[in-house]
Amino acid sequence: MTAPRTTPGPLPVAELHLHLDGTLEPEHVLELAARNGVDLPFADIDDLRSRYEFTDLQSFLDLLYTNLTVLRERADFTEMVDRYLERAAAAGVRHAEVSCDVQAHTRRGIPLETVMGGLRDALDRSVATHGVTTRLLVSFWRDGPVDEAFDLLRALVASGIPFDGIGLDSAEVGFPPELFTDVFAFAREHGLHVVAHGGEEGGPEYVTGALDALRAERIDHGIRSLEDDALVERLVAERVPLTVCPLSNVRLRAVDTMADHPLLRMLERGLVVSVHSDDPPYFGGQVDANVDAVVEALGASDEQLAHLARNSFESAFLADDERAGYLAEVDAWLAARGGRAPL
Ligand code: HPA
Ligand SMILES: [Zn+2]
Repeated sequence: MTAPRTTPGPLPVAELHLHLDGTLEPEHVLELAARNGVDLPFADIDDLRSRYEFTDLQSFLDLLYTNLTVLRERADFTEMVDRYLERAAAAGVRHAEVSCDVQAHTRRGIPLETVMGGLRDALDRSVATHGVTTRLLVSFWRDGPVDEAFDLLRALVASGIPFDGIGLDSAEVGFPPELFTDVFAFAREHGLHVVAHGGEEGGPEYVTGALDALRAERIDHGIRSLEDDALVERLVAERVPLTVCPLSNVRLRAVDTMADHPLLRMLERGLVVSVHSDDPPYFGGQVDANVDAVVEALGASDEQLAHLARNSFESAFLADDERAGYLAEVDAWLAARGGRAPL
C-alpha cells in the first residue's frame, strides 16, 4: 500500500526583505487614521486605493511616507506587526527578518520606546502566536541626514531594546552607500548585522559600494548587479545573498514586465537569490503572490522554487539548528510535489 499523498501547503520560505511600515493595508491605514484623529489627503478608501499606481521608487515612497503617519501609539505598531505576521504565516513564511524605518516615526515626535516597544510586543510572542521566528532590522533613510541616522542608532543601542541589525533604504540614486560608512562601522562594532538596499534603481556601483564601504552581509534587490560581470563573479564567489522582490520591481518600473524579470537568469548564474515581498499591499501581495507571479511569467519549476526557498534560509541570520529544520521543510515540500532535492 502506498502512503497517502500529502498535499503540500505553500512553499516554506524565510522573508528577508520586508518593510513593516509598508505592510499596512489601505483599510488599516484609514482605521488607524480615524482612531488617532490623523488627517489624510484622501477622500475615502476608493480614493486611497486609486493612489497605488507608481511611476518609480519615489512615487511609491511619497504614498508610503504619508500612510505611515497614522501610526501613533505603541499598540498601533503591535497591531501592524501582528496583522502582517498572520498574513505572512498563511503565505508560507516560516521565518521573517523584518525591517522598520524607525526614523520615519521618531522624526515626527513618536518616542523611540513607543515604536520599538510596540514592535517588540508582537515580535516577542510571534512564535507562540503565529509559529514564525523573527529578527528585527532597523533601516535608515539613505536620503536623510547622516547625523540623524547616527544619533538614532546610538540611542537605539543605548536603549537596550533588542534588535538584530540595520539596513539602508529609501531613494537610492544620488545617495551612495559611502555616505553611511561610519554609521555601519559603528553598527558592526556593536555586533549588529548589516544589510543595504542597492541596485534597485541605482546601478551596480551602489552594490559595490554597499559591499566595500558598508560591508553589507546581504543586498536588498541587487538586480542591476547583472550590468557588471565582474560584480556578478564577486557576488557568486563570496555568496552574497540578494533579496529580490519581483512584484515590487515591476510595480516600481525597475523591470518592464514580469516576463522580463531577471530572477531565473540570476539563479542560473549562481547568484544566491531568494524571493521576497518588500511592501506587500503596495505591490500586490506576500511572498506566495511573488512566487506565483514567477511561476506564471517565467515558468519556474518546483526544483527552482525549492532552490530559491533554500537560498532564503541559507541567507537568513539563523542558528544552524533552526536553519536545518527549515531546510528539511523545503525538502519535504518538494518531495510532496514529486520532486527530488539535490544530493
Ligand atoms: O524597495 C524599497 N526601496 C527603497 N526604500 C524602500 N522603502 C520601502 N520599500 C523600499
Ligand atoms: Zn525594500
